Amino acid sequence: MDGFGVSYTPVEREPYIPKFVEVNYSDGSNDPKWSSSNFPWEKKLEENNKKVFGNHSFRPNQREVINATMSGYDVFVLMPTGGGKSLTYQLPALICPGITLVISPLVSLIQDQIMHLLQANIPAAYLSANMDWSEQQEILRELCSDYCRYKLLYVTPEKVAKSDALLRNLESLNARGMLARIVIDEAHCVSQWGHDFRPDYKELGILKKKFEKTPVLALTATATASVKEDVVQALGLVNCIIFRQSFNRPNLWYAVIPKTKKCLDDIDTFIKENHFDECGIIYCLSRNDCEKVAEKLQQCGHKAAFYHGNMEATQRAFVQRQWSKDEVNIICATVAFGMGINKPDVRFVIHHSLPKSIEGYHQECGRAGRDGARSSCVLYYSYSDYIRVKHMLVQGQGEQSSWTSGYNRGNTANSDGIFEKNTENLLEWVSYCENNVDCRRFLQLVHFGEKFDSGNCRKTCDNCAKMKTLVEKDVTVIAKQLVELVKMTGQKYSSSHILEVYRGSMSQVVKKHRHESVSLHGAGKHLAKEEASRILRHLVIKDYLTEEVKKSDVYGSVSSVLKVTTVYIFTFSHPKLSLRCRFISPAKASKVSKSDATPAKGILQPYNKLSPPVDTPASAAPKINVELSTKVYSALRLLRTKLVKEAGEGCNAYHIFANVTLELISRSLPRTKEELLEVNGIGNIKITKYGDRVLETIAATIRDFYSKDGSGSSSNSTDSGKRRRNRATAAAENGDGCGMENDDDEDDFIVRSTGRSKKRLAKKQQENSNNGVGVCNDNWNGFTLPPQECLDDEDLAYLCH
Ligand SMILES: Nc1ncnc2c1ncn2[C@@H]1O[C@H](COP(=O)(O)OP(=O)(O)OP(=O)(O)O)[C@@H](O)[C@H]1O
Repeated sequence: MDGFGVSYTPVEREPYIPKFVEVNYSDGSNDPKWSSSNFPWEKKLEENNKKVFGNHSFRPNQREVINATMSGYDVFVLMPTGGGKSLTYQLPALICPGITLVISPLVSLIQDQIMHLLQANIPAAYLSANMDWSEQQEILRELCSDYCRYKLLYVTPEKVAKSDALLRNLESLNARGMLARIVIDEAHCVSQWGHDFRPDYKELGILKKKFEKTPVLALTATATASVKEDVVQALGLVNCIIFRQSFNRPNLWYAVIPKTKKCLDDIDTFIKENHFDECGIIYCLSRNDCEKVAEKLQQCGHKAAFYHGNMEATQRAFVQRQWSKDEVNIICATVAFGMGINKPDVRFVIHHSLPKSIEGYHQECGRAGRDGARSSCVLYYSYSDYIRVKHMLVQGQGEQSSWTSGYNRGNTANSDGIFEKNTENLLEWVSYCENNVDCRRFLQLVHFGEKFDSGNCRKTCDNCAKMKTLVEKDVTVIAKQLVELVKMTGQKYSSSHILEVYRGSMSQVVKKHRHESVSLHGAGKHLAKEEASRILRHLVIKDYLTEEVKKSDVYGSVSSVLKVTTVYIFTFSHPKLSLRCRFISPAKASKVSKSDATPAKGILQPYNKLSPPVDTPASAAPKINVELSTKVYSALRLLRTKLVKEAGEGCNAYHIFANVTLELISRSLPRTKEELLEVNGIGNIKITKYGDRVLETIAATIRDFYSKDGSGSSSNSTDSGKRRRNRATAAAENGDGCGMENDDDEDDFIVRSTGRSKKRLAKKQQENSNNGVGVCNDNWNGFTLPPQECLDDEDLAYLCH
């Protein structure tokens, strides 16, 4: 026995042997039972969701998942990034007796979650091998207590795989009926087809074996059918309810932009025009690229830093901390900067180079806009990047560890067919980039087995935003000629050389190899370069041709030659083979102008345009005074910075208030705690901790805003302010008591202040006149505005409500 009354004997662990289990799946998403409000815990659920987590409602599938797991079933949840998976186990953990065990892949992720929970006064702890043993012992001791205060215990999969002490404690908890639920977060790490495979996740099957009756909740934001099957099998979830929802992220804007030599200038312009001073990630292929891109952006005046696997762990942690605390706003990183990024206000994810697969891309883009506000995902693509990536694949060693861990886990180029699978993924991915026709959302979602009507994209991807007319052409003859040409020239030349010969170039290189004399020289001279190149790449994507990559002996650079594949040999000569490609009609297509290539300003609205987050229905968005709201927002951010400092190490701005929450506060300008509680994202705990200071900050900013010139406008009395007064005066003269013009002026939100405000104001004026206080005659927005000194905080808040 150890000091906690728990047995010392080693835990029996069977080695992981994959075996197929028959799984009885049921689809929870379409079962109305789970959305019912008749569960006995309903009231507690509603109350705690609002009071503790500050959420005004549940997001899709949250209530359903909670009801299913609280009913004791094993549940598998596929929910997109930022969909709100954490609530589906944190809320049950809070209201169920006992402890919820959460397995999460990274200590940084765990720490982030714990910080969120502690901010909401929910007792939680974690155990990791890096902690002092005494610290671990203290936690284990608490677990043994019958009055254990923790509601959630987080551990890494390694801890479950290696720590007998932990398993013994779990057994003890279970025996005492205190192991409420087992949660496997980022469950796709179980599958070697997933892009974040973690061998220790495979060992988690032990949990279901040992704690057969304890419900398991597995969650992921990425899963194809094969990954899902792998996960369910490895975890042994024999009777499993699956909740799956659309992986579409409507607030993300997607674009693929041709990568030119000016790529870094393009990135600089893009950020300045659309996201200046906002938070973003730029994914690069190599550490060298990360450093180069960061340096260039710094020169252009951005607060940028780099992050890659070759940096010291402490240096990496320092950069990530700086970024999390908004001290730098752009991070140029390899995919080593991956899981564990929980920052909700990432406004853009730029891929400077090709990501490894559609799945990886979806996951990386998913780091943008977790708070639901509009964000951009821009990929700079060149075919030569594909060659680079393919070379890394062949070599089986990327310049970054996560590349190889995601791609080539066996450390040999062809273990278990993984190399083939990775090559297939890469080709599918190139096909996505080359496609300048179909909806990007459609293309991504199809990969996850989801049907998406591209009409619902609403021009939020570059392809849908283009004014285009498509023509479909039969390209069989051209395709056959191109393959023939590759064969004729001995399968020794690159795609650009083949294209030159096919289009009849008489360049020195063509002549040097005497290719002007092959019979197909110039056979494609009627084709535009883009068109010919699209057909050739189509042949690569369809695996009729392959790019064989090698490192050049002379310069060490990567080059590639086209070869004919066996797929071609077996299928291409079939007389009925027909290959078709869609092209943008040259007559109607608008040129790929800058506005196509760069998400249009009209489409992308940076913060100061106050675009509502997804949890706010557009119709509910109030009319606001943008100038005042922006000032309040800045003041609240300053306050938050102070609060973060006071909270100490490990606390980031978003643990206290997400930007979206501050945005909502600065729109609605609450003046009492009750009104503050009405803001989505604010629960009772936050009110108790920070309510007074938030309200003081709002009141002070409003006071300052109106004290500048008495016009209700900022210091440099703007034309719009004058216009407003004139308009109001005119309206008053016309006998329009409201003094409102029915136009779209944003400032009108003040004019549209509630009847309540007007009544209060009238009452105040009455009181003032009764008290002999002078009423100034600045007739503003249809009612008489008292002089500044007559305005108290309450009035100001009412005016702006
Ligand atoms: N019902 C809700 N109403 C409003 N906001 C919510 C709700 N549920 C979750 N959120 C917020 O959404 C954001 C994302 O939630 P969460 O971190 O749980 O997402 P996730 O699905 O776990 O994402 P990831 O895959 O990145 O881990 C958080 O800021 C959270 O507070």
